[in-house]
Amino acid sequence: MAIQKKKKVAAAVAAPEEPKKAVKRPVEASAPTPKKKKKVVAKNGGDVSAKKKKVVKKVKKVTEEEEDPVEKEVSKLQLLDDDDEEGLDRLDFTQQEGSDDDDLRDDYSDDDDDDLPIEKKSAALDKKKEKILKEGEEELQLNIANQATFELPSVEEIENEMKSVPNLEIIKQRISDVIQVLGDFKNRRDPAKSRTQYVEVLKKDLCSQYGYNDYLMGKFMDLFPNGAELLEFLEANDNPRPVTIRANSLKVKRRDLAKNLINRGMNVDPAAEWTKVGLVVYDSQVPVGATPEYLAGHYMIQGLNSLLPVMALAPQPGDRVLDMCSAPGGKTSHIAALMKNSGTLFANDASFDRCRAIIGNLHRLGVNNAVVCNLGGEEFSKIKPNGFDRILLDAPCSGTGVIWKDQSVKTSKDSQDVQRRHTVQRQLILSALDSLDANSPNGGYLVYSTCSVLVEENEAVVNFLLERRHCELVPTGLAIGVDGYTRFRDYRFHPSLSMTKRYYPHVHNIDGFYVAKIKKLSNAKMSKQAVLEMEKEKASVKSQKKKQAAEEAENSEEESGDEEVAQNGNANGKAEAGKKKNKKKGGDDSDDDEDVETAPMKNIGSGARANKKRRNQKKAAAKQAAVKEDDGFNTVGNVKRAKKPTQFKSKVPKRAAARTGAKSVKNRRKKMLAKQQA
Ligand SMILES: C[S@@+](CC[C@H](N)C(=O)[O-])C[C@H]1O[C@@H](n2cnc3c(N)ncnc32)[C@H](O)[C@@H]1O
Repeated sequence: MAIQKKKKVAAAVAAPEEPKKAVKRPVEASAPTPKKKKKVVAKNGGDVSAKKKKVVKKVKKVTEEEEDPVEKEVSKLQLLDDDDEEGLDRLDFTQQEGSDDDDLRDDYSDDDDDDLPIEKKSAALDKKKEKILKEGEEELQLNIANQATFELPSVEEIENEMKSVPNLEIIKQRISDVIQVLGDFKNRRDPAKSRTQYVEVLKKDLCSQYGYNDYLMGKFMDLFPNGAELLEFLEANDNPRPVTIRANSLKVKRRDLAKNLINRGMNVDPAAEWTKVGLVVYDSQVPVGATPEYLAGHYMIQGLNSLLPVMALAPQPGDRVLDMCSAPGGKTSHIAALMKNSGTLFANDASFDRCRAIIGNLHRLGVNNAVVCNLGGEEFSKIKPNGFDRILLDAPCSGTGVIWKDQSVKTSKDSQDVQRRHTVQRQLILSALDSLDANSPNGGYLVYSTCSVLVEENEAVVNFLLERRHCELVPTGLAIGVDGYTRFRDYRFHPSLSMTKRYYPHVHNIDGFYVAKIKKLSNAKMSKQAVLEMEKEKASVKSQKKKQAAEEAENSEEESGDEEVAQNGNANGKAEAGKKKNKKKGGDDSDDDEDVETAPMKNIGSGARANKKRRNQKKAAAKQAAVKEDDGFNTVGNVKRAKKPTQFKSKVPKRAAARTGAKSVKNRRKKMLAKQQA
């Protein structure tokens, strides 16, 4: 019956537009048919429905015979037109079928159907719309009433509730209620309860619903203050991520690997737009870790997240690279592939047992540029300072990004554990940076990553490094990810921390992860701040020297001001003399020489001083001439003598100074004579 009714409606829709078409006429004609039928039935007293069916069949047949397939399509499309009133009728009908809406069923009942004029249909529609609106309004009122009647239990009540077998349905409902209240706290709260009380109740309920301890749930609630997002994250932690593999480009191309695996009964596809080596395995008839391709090292089973830090590191062929925490070697083998098995790759791990896994994987994957070592990462800054072009520090962490793999994380992490990790991570990151060569021609990069979503293990660690060493954050170059925090609750980080990237299971459908890329700026083991201060200090020492030099020049002018030197010197001689004098005062630094040479010039402001300067230059030229004529024995002595009165003026009596000078000249002459004789 339903089909029949639809056809009639369809005919009614199409009729006004193309009244002459064969397709519509039979259906239109069918409208009065039942009337006739009714009469016949009345007369014959036969089976009404059977006859009705016969007639309908006939009509159908005629329609099918006459109907052109193209017209059929046009008619269908007309029916699908949303704005079409009759089309709406059809939609309503479909909805009615399963409903227990008596009014509407009456409107569309078989008996009246054949004679229903368009006005009646329209009225029925209006009635239905009204009803829907009314129902919506009632539902809204019900919701408001529900919200008004939601009563927040105390934490003690909840704890008591948990001592018995908790009713998960009640807890689920309460979680939803509390999240709603917190989302519109001003309007929906119970004035007698504080936000903290709501949050505490929510935390208790979430802990029992999802099986976390208070500490970790508190951390996640801080990370996701939006209740809906928090629930998404918690749900994602209970569901596995897709199985993904990395094609080993040392042995095979991704396309060829995919073909081979499909032939083995694995359903694989390229994993994501941002990777050229990742494949996602939808399902497999064979164990993914035991195919001949796996054993031959054509691929590594890896989460997509683990491709990210290696892509950020961007190792180059020929580089010296350290993977500081390498086991079981997934990222290491990826690094080797990008290095095209050239250069040197140190694969280190503190765990000896896990080093075996590195060796096994590197052999299987055909890596032959690697040295496996078993050291604490902290050692590298001592044994190989400034020794690498690039370093990956995939640090040991709480694993809060991979809870789906290890549900024990939900209850095993507490503040002490996170603090311990934080301490180790800070030691490792300092060591890693100190092992990098800032002067590496195309490197000096450190990538820090964790599979944790906690700020303490991510931004806080990188920020610590920025404060302690001369380095800076650079873009990771990764196409996906959420920016790292620059401020988080009480933490305030360097603004460049926004260049780091965060990944979440519920957002990116990969493991929770963090990636930061750092460029080392100098090999000095000090912070950027300390380097700046050092430079400042250097600059101030320089200016002090200049000042001192200027003062000394003035003093020497004053001393020699009355003794006019009659000799004339050439320009070179003057410059030479000036230079020698300045060299004594300014030290060996050639920059300093220049500065010292120009400094007095800058200070000359009056004619008297310019005269003094000229006189001084003349004097220096005369001394120079004397030096040139000297026999060579007293050159140093002469220069020294000229300076001594200035240098020791206030401390050494003149006579004593003269005696000392004479004595030293005598001694030197003696020595030289002895040498010559020998
Ligand atoms: C996150 S896992 C590394 C995973 C590896 N990068 C990969 O992709 O296959 C952290 C590793 O750090 C190692 N580790 C822990 N403390 C360490 C330390 N102080 N120095 C070096 N390695 C350490 C652990 O044994 C563990 O294998």
